[in-house]
Amino acid sequence: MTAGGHGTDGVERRGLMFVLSSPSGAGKTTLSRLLIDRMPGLRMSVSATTRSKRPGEVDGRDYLFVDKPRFEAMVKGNELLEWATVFDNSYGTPRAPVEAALSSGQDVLFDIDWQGTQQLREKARADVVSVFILPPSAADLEKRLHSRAQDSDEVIRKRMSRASHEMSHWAEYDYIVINHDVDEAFAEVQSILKAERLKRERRIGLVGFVRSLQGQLQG
Ligand SMILES: Nc1nc2c(ncn2[C@@H]2O[C@H](COP(=O)(O)OP(=O)(O)O)[C@@H](O)[C@H]2O)c(=O)[nH]1
Ligand SMILES: Nc1ncnc2c1ncn2[C@@H]1O[C@H](COP(=O)(O)OP(=O)(O)O)[C@@H](O)[C@H]1O
Repeated sequence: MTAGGHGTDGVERRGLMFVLSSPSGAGKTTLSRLLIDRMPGLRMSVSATTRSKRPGEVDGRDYLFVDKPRFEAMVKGNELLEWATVFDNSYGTPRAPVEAALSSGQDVLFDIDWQGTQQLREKARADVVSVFILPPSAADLEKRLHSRAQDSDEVIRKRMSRASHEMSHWAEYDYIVINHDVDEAFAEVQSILKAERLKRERRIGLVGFVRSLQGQLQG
């Protein structure tokens, strides 16, 4: 699925699919925004969803807000790379923007749940890097859901009661980050991305690069 792009050091490499998952409120939206702002070469995958827009959310930036018939048409038309039902709403990743970004040499960041992560892994195991974000405690998680001040008490209760089930999938992820402090958690997630970009298997231009270095040494 992925085509070559150029790494920051000019050596061609395959793009990667960088996935952040967590129970609701643990901080993946916050960390995703920081990554997009501070890491060149990384594009956010904007999901389609049938859930209603929260105050401050922008259609096309945070989500593509669609109605149920449109979502079903996207599923039928094979327009989604993966999709799942979370909290009674449907969420899915539009395929075309992801393929376009990867083939233009960009990495793609996904804020998706464990069901979507499993589907991506089945499709492109070698290109998926997954990170699970944990809150430091249940009390912190609840405080964060309230501090976001965007969901009703009823919705927050639902999200808290789902948190344990979502967390049970932590061991399927490549990396686990505990989000005590945003700056520290960001630094950890950034280090993971930087290291994964240097993985030998992704760097398809290395054979040519090393051959050229050897040529220079012999010449
Ligand atoms: N599988 C899948 N999950 C998604 C997608 N977009 C968002 N999600 C997940 O759906 C869940 C609910 O997201 P949201 O309603 O924005 O709530 P939040 O996590 O509290 O910000 C989160 O676990 C997201 O990671 C998607 O395209 N596919
Ligand atoms: N390390 C942290 N310490 C305190 N508050 C945080 C931290 N990380 C995120 N938050 C806050 O917690 C709330 C939920 O974070 P958010 O990124 O929306 O979570 P998610 O996308 O996982 O649901 C937001 O109000 C955010 O500003």
